Amino acid sequence: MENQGIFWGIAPIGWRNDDLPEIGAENTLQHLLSDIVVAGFQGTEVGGFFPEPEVLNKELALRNLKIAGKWFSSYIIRDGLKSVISAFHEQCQYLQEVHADVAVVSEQTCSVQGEDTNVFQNKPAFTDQEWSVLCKGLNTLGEIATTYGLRLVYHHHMGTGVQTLADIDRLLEHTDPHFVHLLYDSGHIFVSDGDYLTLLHKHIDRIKHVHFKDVRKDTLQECKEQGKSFQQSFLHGLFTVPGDGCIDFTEPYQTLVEHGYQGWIVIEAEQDPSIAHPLEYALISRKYIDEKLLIKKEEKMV
Ligand SMILES: O=C1C[C@@H](O)[C@H](O)[C@@H](O)C1=O
Ligand SMILES: [Co+2]
Repeated sequence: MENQGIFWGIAPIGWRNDDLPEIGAENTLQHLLSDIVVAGFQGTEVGGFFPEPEVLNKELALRNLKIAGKWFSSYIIRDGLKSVISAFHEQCQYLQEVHADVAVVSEQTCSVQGEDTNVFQNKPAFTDQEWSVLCKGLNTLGEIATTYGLRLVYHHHMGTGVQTLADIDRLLEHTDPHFVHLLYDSGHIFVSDGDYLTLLHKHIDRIKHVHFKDVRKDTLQECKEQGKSFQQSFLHGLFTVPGDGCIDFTEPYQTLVEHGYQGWIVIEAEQDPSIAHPLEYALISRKYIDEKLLIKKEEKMV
């Protein structure tokens, strides 16, 4: 049983990765979108290789697919809000033209996400003054997003200044709930804090976009022991799709439904597509959603 207010999507990151353009470069937009249809999803997020709105809209319409949103790396602390604003307007303009719902924002000042450094031991820690600049800046960007009919959803992320539950608490406490919402990413919070439920329950009212990312527990242990970077970790197979890792998504899904969540749940697993066949993994996640999450309570009891 599909829940009426929830859209299921799958991110292009299993096919191609914006941070490592050389992997999966053979996967075209048409190939990706057709795989998404085969796997039974309703849409996706915009990848760095996506074309201008007119071309994208045609490919989407041919397959009855929708766009949820697109990632935006902000450098509010490093560069100042002024220099971020014009790029953000451009992003919102694009998103409006492809009829998206959310603008995904992640502050990348001093991020080690793309660095060759142990991501399990290194992350930026913002000063009080930097937190204040960031939160004020996000309020402004969130207000801009609303003028395009979009919601700004903040993406907490490994190796960034907003990674742990404590970081997220602080960000949410000092931003305006009308303009700054939360993107809940199960994989990032689990790798960071070893727990994916506290964040969900604590901030359920601010969650307006969701990434269901699963984690291979043994691989996580290996990556930690070997002090791998973020990129080395995902190339080593840290992340996978729901149904293939250690996260039980039944409680997150039920919690969202019980709180009347309306919006996207996007499956997102960055893996090397030459090792993890993207369509095969998309189908694994679809099967898991259908058999473990969408099945009615009565059916489960039989
Ligand atoms: O939502 C995401 C977008 C990616 O660019 C990022 O690196 C990934 O980890 C993620 O969760
Ligand atoms: Co994510």
